[in-house]
Amino acid sequence: MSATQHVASTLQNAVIIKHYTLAFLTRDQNGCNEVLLGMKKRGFGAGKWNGFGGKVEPSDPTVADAAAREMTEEANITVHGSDMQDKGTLVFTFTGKPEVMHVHVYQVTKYSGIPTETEEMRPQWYQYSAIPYSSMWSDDKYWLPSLLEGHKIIGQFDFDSDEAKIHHYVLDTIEH
Ligand SMILES: Nc1ncnc2c1[nH]c(=O)n2[C@H]1C[C@H](O)[C@@H](COP(=O)(O)OP(=O)(O)OP(=O)(O)O)O1
Repeated sequence: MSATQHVASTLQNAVIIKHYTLAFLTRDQNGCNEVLLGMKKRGFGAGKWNGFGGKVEPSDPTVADAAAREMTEEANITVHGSDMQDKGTLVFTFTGKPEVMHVHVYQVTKYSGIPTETEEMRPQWYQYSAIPYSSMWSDDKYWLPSLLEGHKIIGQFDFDSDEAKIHHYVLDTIEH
């Protein structure tokens, strides 16, 4: 079974699906590719670098709009939902928990504003060669390099109950 089929089957059979967004701002800085990461200051994932995102709310017109809203809330950046480039799907499951996290992943290259610290996140630009994977979610090192190379990704990571250890994963990268 391919990763794509595996993910489809998990989502079809899930009892509870929670939708999240995760967006990566990228730029060319004097010929060097950089990605904006945020240090999560509170709540789930505090102390880790990650892209920007959060729960999709019922009031969000679309998932891409939810991703744009989170960029504003977490980094003071303005992005139009239509400028969110769909980079794929990540599914996270947790041993003994009925809910499945469905994370909608985006890349952003068109935005306005200067990233600034908020109550939730401290943003910082990183060269692609210096991404701090050891201080990120343990799954990120498997799929973020492919995303930054221009691929779409689809994957599922099965974690233990507290999201500390991956006990199984599947991942496909899709040519752009
Ligand atoms: N394992 C893993 N890898 C990569 N990214 C993530 C995970 N687990 C995660 O939760 N995430 C991402 C998905 C989301 O972008 C955030 C979590 O969102 P969260 O902060 O819980 O949602 P908010 O709506 O912002 O919550 P409040 O703090 O405002 O209540 O991390």
